[in-house]
Amino acid sequence: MNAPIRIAPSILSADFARLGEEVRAIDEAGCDWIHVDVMDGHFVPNITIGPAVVKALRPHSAKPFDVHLMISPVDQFVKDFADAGADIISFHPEAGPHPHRTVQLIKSLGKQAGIVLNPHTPAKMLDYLIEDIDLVLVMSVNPGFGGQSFISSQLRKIEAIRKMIEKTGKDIRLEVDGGITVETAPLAISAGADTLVAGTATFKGGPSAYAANIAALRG
Ligand SMILES: O=C(CO)[C@@H](O)[C@H](O)COP(=O)(O)O
Ligand SMILES: [Fe+2]
Repeated sequence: MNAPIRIAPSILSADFARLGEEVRAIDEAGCDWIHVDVMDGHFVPNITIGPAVVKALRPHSAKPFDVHLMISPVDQFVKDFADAGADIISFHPEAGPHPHRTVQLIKSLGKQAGIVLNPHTPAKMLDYLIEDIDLVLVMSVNPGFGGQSFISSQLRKIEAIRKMIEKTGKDIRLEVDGGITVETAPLAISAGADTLVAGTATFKGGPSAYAANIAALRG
């Protein structure tokens, strides 16, 4: 595993009244991807943003928009997010009804497809999907909110998925999301993660701290 570590700040922890400026600020601070958490108040107990906001933010950065869908069902909204400017579209297989069909739909729109595994979802859920996707996202908190603590049992899962990815021989990113800090980032990286989502840890201290916060997470 030689991929450089990528940092994807979750804009869930940004100032929502100044989202465009916040996206520009994390871009200039050296992030790799912009992580967008989409929640529907049904699949997860929180409501955030939809395709209109993604479209409005798109001109503020040329970096990849990493859209994490926490919505159920998924398929009817995939094209809206693709058209809005998402580059990577990830979804939870439990959100159904047909995860492989959803992967095919995302790919047919020319976007990268990711599968997200909740803390209780086994790595085995990737069987018959992994070879057709571009990214696996391991949730190290239960989805729905920023600012939660890292669940360390997920390190075992990250290790197992790194082995699964190596077996495919394909270039599949392994992203970890939830409770990433300067303390937990090295644990996730050692277990095999190559991409870290960080909301609280990126946005703490305000815009003047973003560059140092992002650099600290890279280790
Ligand atoms: O998907 C989610 C939460 O459901 C995440 O992307 C969080 O927004 C990450 O926030 P921190 O744990 O880094 O504060
Ligand atoms: Fe997320």
